[in-house]
Amino acid sequence: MTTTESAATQAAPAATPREPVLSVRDLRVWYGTERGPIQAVDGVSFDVRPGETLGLVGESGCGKSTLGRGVLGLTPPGVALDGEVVLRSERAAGRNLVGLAPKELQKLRGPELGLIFQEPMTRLNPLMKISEHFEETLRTHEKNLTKQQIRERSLEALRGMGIPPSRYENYPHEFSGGMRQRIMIALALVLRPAFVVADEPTTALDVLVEAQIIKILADLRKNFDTALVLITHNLGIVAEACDRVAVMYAGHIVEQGDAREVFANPQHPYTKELLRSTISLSTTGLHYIPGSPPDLGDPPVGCRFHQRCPVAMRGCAENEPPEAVLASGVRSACWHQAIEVEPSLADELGKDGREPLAAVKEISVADEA
Ligand SMILES: Nc1ncnc2c1ncn2[C@@H]1O[C@H](COP(=O)(O)OP(=O)(O)OP(=O)(O)O)[C@@H](O)[C@H]1O
Repeated sequence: MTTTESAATQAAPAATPREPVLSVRDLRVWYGTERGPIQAVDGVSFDVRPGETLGLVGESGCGKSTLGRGVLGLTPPGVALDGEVVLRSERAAGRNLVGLAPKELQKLRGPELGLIFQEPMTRLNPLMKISEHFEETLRTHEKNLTKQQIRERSLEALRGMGIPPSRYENYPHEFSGGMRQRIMIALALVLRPAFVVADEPTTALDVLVEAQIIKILADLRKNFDTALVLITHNLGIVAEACDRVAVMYAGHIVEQGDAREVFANPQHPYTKELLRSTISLSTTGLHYIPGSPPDLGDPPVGCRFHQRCPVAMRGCAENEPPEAVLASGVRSACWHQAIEVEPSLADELGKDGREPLAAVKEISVADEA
């Protein structure tokens, strides 16, 4: 995807931000299936800085989990990966994780790369006490710790999650679902990883526990400078807990930027539709996006959203949009913003390329009648 930048962004860069701990560039992930490859992630690029939370949102099946696992090198066998995932942590030292030997990657998982899953019960061993889980995790990655140090680190992590030290010798089944999830998070964070992916960490929980966990995650990343990618269906959580947001559609990131800016002033038509679909107290009727996301085994040419886009132009059906960088720093992969930033790009859409696509459809239906 090409990028076009607004003059305002080039002329007046903001205060120098910290170097990203993770930089993903042009990442592609394919599943091999009997009916051909499914390109679940297709040319995705983003950065995450230390202590920052990036919310990853989008409809079911758009590739969020595949992206999260692809970044960590945790895709199942038979999956092809291409692109760059540069991790600037102590041990990874700026290496590209794509193509790294599985053994090398394994060494980084835990101490530098963490994953928080949705179902804690499937990850905790019912026959092991919580203390044993922590001992195993810490001993695997930090071999020189004494028993006392392990205990101190574990209790500190548990306390941060609101689990009292008196529960250290309990078994997983003695905790509620919300507590188990907090224990899982404590287990992922006890190693103080530089970068963590949390894939729908609160989906199975009630709203109060969800709010508590999100608050704890926010505190911890501040305390330990952990960079976090939070995958969620809940846009409220993103608005509440994320610094930045990336909106995915059909394997692409279509918009990304400061979360408050994107929520207050969405640019990409898909983001606008997604935000309109969210139920709020002021909602008087349910809004949904007509149609369904494209088949990732055979995605449409041009903009992948054009068939469902209320403002699609003729040219959108044939030309993949470049990524426009707006003055606010928000990036949007839409022809409308691209032309706004760089008017000469309109030429690439050709003659009649800016005519509304809906009108074109109506004409062709009328012609057939
Ligand atoms: N193991 C697999 N084999 C083949 N295709 C897969 C596999 N896992 C996922 N896919 C396909 O890849 C695409 C992206 O799936 P993914 O689970 O990453 O989406 P998602 O946005 O996380 O969805 P959800 O929000 O429902 O979890 C979908 O089309 C899905 O059908």
